[in-house]
Amino acid sequence: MNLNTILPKVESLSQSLQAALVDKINHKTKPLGALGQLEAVALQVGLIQQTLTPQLSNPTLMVFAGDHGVVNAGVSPYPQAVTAQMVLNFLQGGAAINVFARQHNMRLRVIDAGVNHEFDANTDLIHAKVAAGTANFLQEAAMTQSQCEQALATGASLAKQEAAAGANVFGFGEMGIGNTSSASCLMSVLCAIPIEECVGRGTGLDDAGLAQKLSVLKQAIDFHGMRGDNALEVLATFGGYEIAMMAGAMLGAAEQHAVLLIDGFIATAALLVAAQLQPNILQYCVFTHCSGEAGHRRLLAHLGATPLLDIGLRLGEGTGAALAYPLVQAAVNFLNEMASFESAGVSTAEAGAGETA
Ligand SMILES: Cc1cc2ncn([C@H]3O[C@H](COP(=O)(O)O)[C@@H](O)[C@H]3O)c2cc1C
Ligand SMILES: O=C(O)c1cccnc1
Repeated sequence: MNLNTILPKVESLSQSLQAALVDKINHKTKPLGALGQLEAVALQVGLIQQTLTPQLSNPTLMVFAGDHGVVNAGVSPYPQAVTAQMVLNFLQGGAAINVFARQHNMRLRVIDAGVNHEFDANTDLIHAKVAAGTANFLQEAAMTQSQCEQALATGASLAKQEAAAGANVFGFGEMGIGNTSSASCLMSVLCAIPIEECVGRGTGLDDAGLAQKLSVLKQAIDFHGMRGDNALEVLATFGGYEIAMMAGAMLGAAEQHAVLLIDGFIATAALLVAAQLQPNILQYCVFTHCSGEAGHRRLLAHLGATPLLDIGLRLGEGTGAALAYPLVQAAVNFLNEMASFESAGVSTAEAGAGETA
């Protein structure tokens, strides 16, 4: 498989409407800049859609699930079986992401990217299993290069199908016991940041558990002795199938000029891989929140990202993306619906007033 033919191409956004969008935002009946980050989001969505009147349609949350061989080394307080159990919970509508998706009228798509369980064929699940969980990256690469490419290509194609069905805004979520370990290694190697600064408690490790996780991940990074200049190799070594498929879906959605709602630590690690492959993808991303997982703040800073929310979420599943979606709607709505100083007959600031001498 030639990667260049399977990987989406993400184009740089034309800035031709930048001045007109800024002008439109600045003429709304509010002090300059008073809607804060919503103004940046309004500008960004206008540029992504190349219009002064953007519209959000069929908001879709894609939740990818996969298992991780490294859980055998004791890096999570929860057993691997929870991944499959939570997938069934998603399908029954009982998980946090189901609640928030319903609250905000977002479509939910649940994808088996590589869970170590055979699900019934006749469920709402999208069956895209690459393998029944990754290998333990403490001893060998998590997946082969061709499995990694399959996951990326499948993710891209699934996102493009959703875009063809009318979605122009996507949130990405994941479920995979052990995947904070995977994400920490991806961050450490791809950003050249010591693993100590990339590791956190995940689902709630105590101090001893955190020390064990750090020791396992240090050992794995030393074992593979890898540089961060080949994102695909790093992804195949430390990745999960859900992370790889999510990275592919992010690329596919950006190729279609969709708005990408980036969730927590794991989703941002998937984006890190995608951004190394296609740096323009960052122009399409709204960073929805800063996770409570240690490492996420640093990872966001590495990407130059300013998250919308900082409320101590540390769940994944795409919950931060779902929770922040109304803020993106608010950004689009104020751009489309707010009166301007001229249309409402409101006086603008007096020339020179407020200027500091
Ligand atoms: C019941 C339950 C529901 C979850 N939903 C998301 N995660 C989150 O926790 C996992 C990562 O943490 P670690 O690396 O510590 O295993 C991922 O599955 C992630 O999505 C969950 C975890 C649990 C236990
Ligand atoms: O930030 C996240 O995505 C996260 C943090 C802890 C556990 N699961 C997910």
